[in-house]
Amino acid sequence: MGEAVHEAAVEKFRVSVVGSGNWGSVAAKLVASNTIGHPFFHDEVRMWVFEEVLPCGEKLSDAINRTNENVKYLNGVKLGKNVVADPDLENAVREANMLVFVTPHQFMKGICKRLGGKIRSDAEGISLIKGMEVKKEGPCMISKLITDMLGINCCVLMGANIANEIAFEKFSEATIGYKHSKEVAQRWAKLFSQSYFLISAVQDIEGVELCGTLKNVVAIAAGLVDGLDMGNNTKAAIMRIGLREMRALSKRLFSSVKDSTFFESCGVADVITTCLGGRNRRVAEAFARTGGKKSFNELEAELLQGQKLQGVSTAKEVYDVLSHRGWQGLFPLLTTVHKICIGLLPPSAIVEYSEHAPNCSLVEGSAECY
Ligand SMILES: NC(=O)C1=CN([C@@H]2O[C@H](COP(=O)(O)OP(=O)(O)OC[C@H]3O[C@@H](n4cnc5c(N)ncnc54)[C@H](O)[C@@H]3O)[C@@H](O)[C@H]2O)C=CC1
Ligand SMILES: O=C(CO)COP(=O)(O)O
Repeated sequence: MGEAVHEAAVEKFRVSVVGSGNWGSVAAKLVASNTIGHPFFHDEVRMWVFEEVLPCGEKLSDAINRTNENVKYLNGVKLGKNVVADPDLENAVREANMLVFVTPHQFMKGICKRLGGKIRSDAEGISLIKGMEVKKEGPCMISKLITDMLGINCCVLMGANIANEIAFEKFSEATIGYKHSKEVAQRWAKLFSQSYFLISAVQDIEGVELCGTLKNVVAIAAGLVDGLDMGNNTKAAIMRIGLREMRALSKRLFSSVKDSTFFESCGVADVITTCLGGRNRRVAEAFARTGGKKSFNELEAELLQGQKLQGVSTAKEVYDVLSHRGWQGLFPLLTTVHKICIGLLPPSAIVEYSEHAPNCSLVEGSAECY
């Protein structure tokens, strides 16, 4: 008995990454450089790959294992020899007790359905996914979806984290959000931390996850003003108003959300970096330059080569939540982004949106609406 307890105590944590897109690949690289030779973690990091065949005829997972690079989603960056690409989802997670979820949010429900009953009962999860589901009862954050469908605890890691920059080890920060256990959050921080990737942990999982989710809608707004050549003052205004709406909506949805979370990397810093350099911004700029004539779907396929936007679907999900509660007028920026994305309003409406949400205007006094 005593021996069995001892054995259990020294079992090393085994990590799998569910997802292998642009950020998924960088996450695997970050984690793998920490697990190798570490006393608490198994060296190997398994990374689930949504299989596809490359134009040369080779399977993506084979190409990753042959070159140690994700040639499609993160070309030119070695992931670490201890990263093993695995196209079999169940096999990829079977032995892991630390599961990192990092896929575009729209695929997570299907993935959780496939994983139900297939993961270790002692597994812990962390979601790097920026997005939410909308159910009849209201919004369901992805970490909650994972907890509900897989029966595991799930933290989140969000922040000003443009993957291509972290891939080249440029300094950035991130925020872990946790619900109960600081110890588990610290274990995740140990897994991800690097001298160039500083992590803080806050006990506000909903606040952290809503920051990461809602800022993608603000980034669409920022891209629109870029496409309209409005200049820096306008973009700064969009960021400020966006951040204010993010905070107000988060607090309305979850009274536990803390103001201080919005000053962490997941808050203001992520708004800034995404509005300056993210994919949502880039595609929205192109959308405005075509005068809305090409759809976001077409532009996403043209510009991102398989990578996925989160902001357009999130704008719809947010709109569903707002309209269900009759809150559109309180959140003019979030509301207007959705209406522009679906062609109900022209891109220029992004700076005229008080007309479309009559209870509010851009001026500071509108904060009273919240
Ligand atoms: N790329 C970035 O700079 C950052 C992304 N994030 C977030 O991380 C999450 C994942 O983003 P990325 O890794 O960048 O992905 P990505 O945008 O590169 O998405 C493409 C991934 O989706 C997979 N995929 C395509 N169809 C699929 C399907 N039917 N089922 C399952 N997977 C499918 C592709 O194989 C590929 O791995 C998103 O929520 C994003 O907002 C967060 C921080 C930074
Ligand atoms: O979340 C991100 C940076 O933190 C990346 O944003 P995009 O998906 O707009 O590139």
